Amino acid sequence: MAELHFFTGTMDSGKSTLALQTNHNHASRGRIGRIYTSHDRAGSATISSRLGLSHGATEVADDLDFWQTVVSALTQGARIDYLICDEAQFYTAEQIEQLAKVVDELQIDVFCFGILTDFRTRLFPGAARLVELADRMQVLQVEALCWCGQRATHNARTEDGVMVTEGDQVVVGDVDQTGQPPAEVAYEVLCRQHHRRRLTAARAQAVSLVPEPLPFGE
Ligand SMILES: Nc1ncnc2c1ncn2[C@@H]1O[C@H](COP(=O)(O)OP(=O)(O)O)[C@@H](O)[C@H]1O
Ligand SMILES: Cc1cn([C@H]2C[C@H](O)[C@@H](COP(=O)(O)O)O2)c(=O)[nH]c1=O
Repeated sequence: MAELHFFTGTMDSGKSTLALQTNHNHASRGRIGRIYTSHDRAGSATISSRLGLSHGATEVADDLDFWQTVVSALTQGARIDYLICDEAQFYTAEQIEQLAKVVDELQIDVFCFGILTDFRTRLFPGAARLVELADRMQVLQVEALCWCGQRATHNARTEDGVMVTEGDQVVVGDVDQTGQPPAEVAYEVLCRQHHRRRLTAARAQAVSLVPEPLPFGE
């Protein structure tokens, strides 16, 4: 039986790497796949992993109809055994429904990869529909960590180094690279407590550098 898989984790938890590994493992056994992504950091129509791998992909615009695309390819004689769908949080709810139909009606495996929640801790539309429809949902085993050492569960957005909680849901960006000056818009993974307190690594360090008041008058 074909299945709709959803692999999720925070930013920087290895999802795109796993997407490329999944494609490699299936392709190396002679299976034929199609690869999709949306708004990858490296640019349009590419899946890129921070480990250095990348692969061409079809860019998913809001008007792409997965059901029509796959049926039309099969009708023209193409073989499709599986789909790899990266950055699936950005897909529309309708597109996730089309993917579920591809699994059920055409017996094609669909592997989706994406983050669950945005910088305001709200579900993305594509991720929400995947939670509702996927046959299997797996949280990546390699845990991204908050600066405090706890498992990171949330994605924070920073603007000029300061955490923000208002703005557009979709702004392509990367996690801050160590030693680099803060990007205009960047992301940082945090545990829930530090996301709730808006305590990023930079702010925690700044707070810890504030000198203790001297014990005058004791
Ligand atoms: N220099 C490095 N050495 C080893 N692993 C790295 C290095 N840089 C990144 N990684 C690994 O790559 C992961 C990010 O992979 P990626 O597929 O780009 O994540 P995602 O798609 O979830 O944002 C990091 O969590 C880390 O495990
Ligand atoms: C939290 C959050 C993220 N994004 C963007 C930033 C990146 O371009 C992608 C996630 O990529 P990754 O492969 O998982 O690192 O999503 C966004 O647009 N809005 C957000 O709230």
